[in-house]
Amino acid sequence: MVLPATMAELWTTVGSTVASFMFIMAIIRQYCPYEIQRLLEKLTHQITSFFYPYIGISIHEFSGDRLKRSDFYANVEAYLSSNTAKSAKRLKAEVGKDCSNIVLSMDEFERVTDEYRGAKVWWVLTKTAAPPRPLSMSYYPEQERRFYKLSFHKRYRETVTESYLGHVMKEGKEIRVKNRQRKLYTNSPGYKWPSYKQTMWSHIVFEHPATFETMALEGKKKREIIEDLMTFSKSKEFYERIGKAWKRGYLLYGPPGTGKSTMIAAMANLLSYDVYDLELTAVKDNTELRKLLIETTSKSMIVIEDIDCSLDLTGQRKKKGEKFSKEDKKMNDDEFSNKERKEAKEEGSNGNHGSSKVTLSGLLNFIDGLWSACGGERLIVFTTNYVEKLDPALIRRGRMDKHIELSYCTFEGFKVLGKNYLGIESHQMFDKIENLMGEVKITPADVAENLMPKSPMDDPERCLSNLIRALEEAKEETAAVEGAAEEAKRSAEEENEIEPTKEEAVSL
Ligand SMILES: Nc1ncnc2c1ncn2[C@@H]1O[C@H](COP(=O)(O)OP(=O)(O)OP(=O)(O)O)[C@@H](O)[C@H]1O
Repeated sequence: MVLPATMAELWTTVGSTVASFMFIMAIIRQYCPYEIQRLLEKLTHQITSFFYPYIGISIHEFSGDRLKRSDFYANVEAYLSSNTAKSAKRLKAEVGKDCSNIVLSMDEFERVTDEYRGAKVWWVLTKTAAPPRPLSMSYYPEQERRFYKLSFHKRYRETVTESYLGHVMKEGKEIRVKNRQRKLYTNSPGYKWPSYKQTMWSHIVFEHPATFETMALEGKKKREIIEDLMTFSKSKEFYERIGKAWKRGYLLYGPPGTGKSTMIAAMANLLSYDVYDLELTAVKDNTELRKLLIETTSKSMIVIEDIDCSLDLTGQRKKKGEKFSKEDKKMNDDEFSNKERKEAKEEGSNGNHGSSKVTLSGLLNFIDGLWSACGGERLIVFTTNYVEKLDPALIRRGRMDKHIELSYCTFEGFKVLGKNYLGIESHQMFDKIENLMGEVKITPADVAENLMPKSPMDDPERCLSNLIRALEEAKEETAAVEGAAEEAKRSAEEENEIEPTKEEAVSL
């Protein structure tokens, strides 16, 4: 009878000691200034490390400038979610990639164990309060600093530092690539930081179904683009060796409805990239552009659609004959940055947003330099309906490495659409369609629209007839336009014949 009473007392004492300790820690966290918290942490650390044979390694979510989430942290997170979350008792549940599955990971302050080549290690997800910010930065929300702490006995130091961490990094990365839910980011002008008007990325899940297989494009062209993209994505070492940033620029041009946006989706799907749809007119200045581009993830595609309409991109060019040197560009950009920073503050105070001041020099700087230095593989894609309007400096090889023309639908392209939309690869009406397509121009978007069944009654035959009718109408229209042009030309010539030229009049 005595023993249980003693045990009960013992447990009560242990329980109340732990509770008191936790209470004191909570009070310290809640009320003590940040500096005192850090001092106490340091003191505790020094005392314990004297007797303690264990080593700790911290992996922080954000480093230094806090601009970019650490890749290592994300890899550890993925590794632990997949490998050790099974043994955790407190878990965090989140919706997974396709919104149908649930991903479990360890919750904050939860501890899990892992074993690697005989070494036993512990992982804990911890957080601390962020240091107080200077008054001038008080408009940014305060954030906690999250980090994983890895602990192990000092006899496993070599195994952990030389092998285990590399193993976690590699496995975590593979899991992330596999589980990646790709996103479509836009710098929507609607979302702003409070009090400091800066556009930030907002995102939705990227689920566009387009692939190169479903694109109406000649096979040779398709294969060439796919090969180019795949070579680029496998060329990390090559770019490192030649000392160039791992990036490639694509210019897609052609009339509306020829598949420029569709190709962007197919490219992103092929490479498993995130897509950043950059709306240049919503970017206030070059400083903001720089910030947006730095925030992009490492496997990403930055898309600027209809570049010719976005801004007066030729506005900052020097006169013909004058070279646009790097120093010029930098100076130009820096001058702008300082001036614009001042203006942004003024606008912030009077509530006036003003218009975009992104310059060609700013954009070129990021493509060529600063943004490229962020590491990771990046594609930048420009689209335009009017390639001739673009400043040659913007699209020269090296900046826009590959120029792809998307044009009117060919018979080969039609056959791809026929297979996609109607599930057929041949039909007696194909010959007529081939002949008509040789005579008139029709965009893949128009072909697709005609092939799309609009009611359950629309069988392949009816859809093909719709397309033939559209082609015949287009042919008639073309003939009418050509006829009118011919007529206008003839009457102009006749007028010229009747009216003598100035010289003729003089000689007469
Ligand atoms: N080459 C193509 N292959 C398959 N489908 C296509 C192709 N081109 C156009 N389409 C179809 O037409 C629709 C419009 O095409 P898309 O938006 O890609 O054209 P675009 O060239 O980007 O046009 P715009 O210049 O007006 O933005 C797409 O949703 C797609 O269904």
